[in-house]
Amino acid sequence: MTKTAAIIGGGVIGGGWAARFLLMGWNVRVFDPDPEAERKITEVLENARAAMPGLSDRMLPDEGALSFCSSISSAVKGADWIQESVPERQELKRTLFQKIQAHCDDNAIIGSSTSGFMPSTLQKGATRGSQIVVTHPFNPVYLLPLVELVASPANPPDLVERAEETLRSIGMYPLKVRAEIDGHIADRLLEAVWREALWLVKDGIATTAEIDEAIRMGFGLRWAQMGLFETYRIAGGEAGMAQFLAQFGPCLKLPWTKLTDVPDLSEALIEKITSQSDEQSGAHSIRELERQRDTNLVAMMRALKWADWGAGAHLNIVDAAQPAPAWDISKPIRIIQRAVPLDWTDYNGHMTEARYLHAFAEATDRFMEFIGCDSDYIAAGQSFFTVETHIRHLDEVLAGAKIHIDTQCLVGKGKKMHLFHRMYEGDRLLATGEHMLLHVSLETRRSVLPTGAIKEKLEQIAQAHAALPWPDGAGRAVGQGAK
Ligand SMILES: NC(=O)C1=CN([C@@H]2O[C@H](COP(=O)(O)OP(=O)(O)OC[C@H]3O[C@@H](n4cnc5c(N)ncnc54)[C@H](O)[C@@H]3O)[C@@H](O)[C@H]2O)C=CC1
Ligand SMILES: C[N+](C)(C)CC(=O)CC(=O)[O-]
Repeated sequence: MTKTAAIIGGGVIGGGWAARFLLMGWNVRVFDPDPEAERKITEVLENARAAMPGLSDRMLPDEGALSFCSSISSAVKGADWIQESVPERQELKRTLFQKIQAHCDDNAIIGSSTSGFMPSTLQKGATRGSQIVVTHPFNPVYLLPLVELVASPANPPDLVERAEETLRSIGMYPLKVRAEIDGHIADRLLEAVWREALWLVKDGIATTAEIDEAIRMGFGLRWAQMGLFETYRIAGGEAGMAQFLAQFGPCLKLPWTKLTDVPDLSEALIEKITSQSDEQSGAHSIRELERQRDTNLVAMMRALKWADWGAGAHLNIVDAAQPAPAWDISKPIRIIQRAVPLDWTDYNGHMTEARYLHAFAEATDRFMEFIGCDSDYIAAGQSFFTVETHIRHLDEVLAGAKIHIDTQCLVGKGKKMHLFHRMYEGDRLLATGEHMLLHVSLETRRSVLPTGAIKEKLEQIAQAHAALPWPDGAGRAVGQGAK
């Protein structure tokens, strides 16, 4: 039977919870006295529908039903999970739990999104404190897996286990916090950075933008894939965490922070940290960790390039600043020169099939720009669409290899642009890609004749290339020549 979640408080976080439960197939009832709550949640849900299902490579369950309730009782009655996400005010939350417990099932789980209150604090005054746990999520709740699951001694272990299972079943990563503490784990870390940042702005050392650049161009990327301790283990070089502590331990006594209450780096603490770090990361050598870190960073930074944001936008600016090559059209044009990125390789240890098309598509894009079909031309309403592609995989190539693509224009007449790309590593022919494109109107989505400078440039190149030998493999069908 479809399960039901009641979301009490449908703001930033409640809206995110509603989206996650719904997209994971739960029915969701929302109670929020804000007359704007329905509009806000509907908008958040639209974003979540575009973003969350594509994170999975499997089909998510059918979306559940969303309803808005005019009372707490109608929202929580019979619900399997109740998620409280009202503002961070202790008394408000405590009063609400009493109202919720007057109507909800005894075996329902009540999770609180509180960023900092301990479960035992929230349980005070409740009818059944044992039913309430902290399930602290991270914004956006429908994308980020982390949820800190914090229990108090009043919570029976089987309820905590059920909570953990439920959170996993909606795709979250419940991190069980060993002991109650104000601010849990993650907000303690975030608060430290936040408090330092406030000082830096107040003291005029950095602007808000400069602080954000300091994070997103550098250590923020590292934290996303290895966290703090594994990153610093690598920073200790071959001697790992012990060396890191030896080198940077004394800095704890320097005025590097406004948060001056630091633990004494005693022998016992050093031993505790190094042995936990060994247990966490000791299965890999420092070199292996470095390679893994590099793979992760390349994949993440290339994803940011695609989004043209943060460190990725910076990389795009660096690329664009490269001088444009002077292309010679009397021979196939060397349209691409690049290295094979780490995230283009597969389980066979070489460039994966889809990336050949990726590289050839890049070559086509560059060729389009060369003849004048650039972003301004496309924004004005015309472009080319690829209608047929034939790729031959002739030899393998590994990550890091320098490749180039030479492009020959076989036909550039009327609406047709017929291109033949050859991909090489040095003199070694790796693959060919043959592509037929049609010039189109982006308004009608139909083919139309190109005019003006584009038509002239394309015809000029096609004429020059007509003098070249017809490429070996052009016009081939699949299987031709196979033994
Ligand atoms: N915003 C954030 O980054 C994060 C917030 N949290 C926690 O989530 C909780 C909610 O925070 P936000 O969503 O940011 O706040 P918010 O202000 O965006 O949303 C709170 C919602 O609760 C509603 N509300 C107020 N009184 C209510 C009541 N008596 N019954 C039902 N609904 C009521 C408000 O109308 C509002 O829509 C807080 O405990 C906060 O610490 C947790 C993780 C991240
Ligand atoms: C700022 N905050 C304390 C509300 C942050 C959180 O609780 C978690 C988050 O999403 O950063």
